[in-house]
Amino acid sequence: MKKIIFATSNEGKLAEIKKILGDLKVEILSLKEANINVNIEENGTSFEENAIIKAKTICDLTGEIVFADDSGLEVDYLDKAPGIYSARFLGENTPYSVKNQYIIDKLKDVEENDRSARFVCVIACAFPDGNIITRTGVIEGYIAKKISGSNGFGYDPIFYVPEYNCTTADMPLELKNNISHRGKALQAMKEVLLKHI
Ligand SMILES: O=c1[nH]c(=O)c2ncn([C@@H]3O[C@H](COP(=O)(O)OP(=O)(O)OP(=O)(O)O)[C@@H](O)[C@H]3O)c2[nH]1
Ligand SMILES: [Mg+2]
Repeated sequence: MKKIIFATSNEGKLAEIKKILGDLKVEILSLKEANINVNIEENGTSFEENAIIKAKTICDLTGEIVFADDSGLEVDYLDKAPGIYSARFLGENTPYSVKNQYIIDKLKDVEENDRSARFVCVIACAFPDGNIITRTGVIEGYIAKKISGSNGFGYDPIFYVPEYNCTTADMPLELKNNISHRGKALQAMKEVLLKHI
């Protein structure tokens, strides 16, 4: 079976990715599963640049087809912060309970209309011949008034989706994957991949 490395160290992403790509006839290996232990500096200035940096670094190292995901939360009231710094926001090792409460506190007196936010995800695929393809997915929502839900990861407990009247952490994973930034970007990438392998 064809093998693809997914250049991520984020277990939350990985669980979603494996579900979304589960019906492809390819083996998806995380960095850990491929025994790759490198520190990739995400010094790009956009989701797209960072996704390409991650995919290309591991593709150059292994000669395999490599996927990478760069994603984050943009809060309009905070000038689109944390954005590409979502993982590093308030410090890489700060628990999300603290990061999420910080954002909720910042928006304490902010009305519904000004609480808009979105998750953005760029998936990059690097091929050993040097070809690189990217696909982007976005889900629009609002910053919730309080933390809610225990599914998902990261900022999910504060990302409220009005169509479902709950946060992405309140949703079963199947539903989140159907409507999420990552789900949309990966579905689009799936179609590209089917033409290449
Ligand atoms: O609640 C969330 N639900 C999501 O669906 C989601 N997608 C992204 N994020 C946030 O954005 C960072 C990505 O940063 P990021 O792309 O650099 O990934 P990462 O550093 O965690 O792992 P890696 O893939 O780089 O190894 C993550 O850590 C999270 O804080 C999410 N939060
Ligand atoms: Mg990262």
